[in-house]
Amino acid sequence: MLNEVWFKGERTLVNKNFKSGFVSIVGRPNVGKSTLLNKVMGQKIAIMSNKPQTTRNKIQGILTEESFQAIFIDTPGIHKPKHKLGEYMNQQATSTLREVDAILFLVEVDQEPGTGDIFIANLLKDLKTPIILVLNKMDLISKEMLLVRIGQYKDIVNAIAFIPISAIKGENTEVLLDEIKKLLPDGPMFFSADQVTDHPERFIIAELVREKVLHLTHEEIPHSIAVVVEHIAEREGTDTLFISAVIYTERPSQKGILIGKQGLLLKEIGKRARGDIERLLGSKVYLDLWVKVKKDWRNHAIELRNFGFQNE
Ligand SMILES: Nc1nc2c(ncn2[C@@H]2O[C@H](COP(=O)(O)OP(=O)(O)OP(=O)(O)O)[C@@H](O)[C@H]2O)c(=O)[nH]1
Repeated sequence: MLNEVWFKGERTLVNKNFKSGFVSIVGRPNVGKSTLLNKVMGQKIAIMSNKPQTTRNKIQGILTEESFQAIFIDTPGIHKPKHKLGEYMNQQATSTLREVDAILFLVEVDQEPGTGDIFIANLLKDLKTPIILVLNKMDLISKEMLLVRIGQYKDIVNAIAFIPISAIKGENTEVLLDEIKKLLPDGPMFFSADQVTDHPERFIIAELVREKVLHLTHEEIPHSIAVVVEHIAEREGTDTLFISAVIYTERPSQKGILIGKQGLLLKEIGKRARGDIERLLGSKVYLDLWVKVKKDWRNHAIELRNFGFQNE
């Protein structure tokens, strides 16, 4: 049964009992929030790595099925801020929580609830938004241990459901989706059915480049870089897209490391990023990568704004 609704000035047909709403994913850095989002979406929207604080912006994944549309907001991991960028990231994570229809609080089930988890549990305590506690990485522990962990979390989180999953393997993610669906109110399609994210391609391309840097570098480098895509243009007479992007570092020494001996590291970053970008855009890509130094950019409000980290 279809119903006619008006949305953004246009008439749209939706299922009579169509549900739609916003779902925030919160949790300590590195618990698997981006992995879960990508698994649920069936494609790569958020970047993943084994280094904490990979996610810096709110990233939305829009999942549309016949009876519902869920808009996921993948927040930067909440942590004790050490600099302005850290404060921005925490603010991004908490500001959305009041406005959403459901919160997925992700924890790592192979570890005891730690101070970071308890910090977040306290942050959520007074919210009216329903919470689903998602115990991720169940592939790493036994059933017995899982039950113990659920018990421990029941003591500290007032959730309406406690669902163990393995985001990486997709185990139990369907059960989680069913639970999310129950929390969505009746509503229209906020985005067209074929739209999977509200982020412009430029942003996702920059994130894919950043992901490769995270995978291929160590220590201070991963968190001292920002990537800006400067041009995306079709190459005349070819089916190739020309994309140029700059990786900004904080110090000249980091620039040297990123470029590597005879430019080898930068070449490898470019090669890996190009593969992902081609899959994202469904087109051949020529990726022109540069490394530039912007001294101490993480502590400068203006630089943060230039790199797109601004509070709404
Ligand atoms: N064993 C196992 N590892 C997982 C699972 N889900 C995620 N991981 C791993 O955990 C690490 C962190 O995953 P991310 O998805 O980047 O974590 P995040 O919470 O988005 O991290 P931030 O962006 O730092 O907030 C990666 O190495 C993942 O492969 C899981 O279900 N099982």
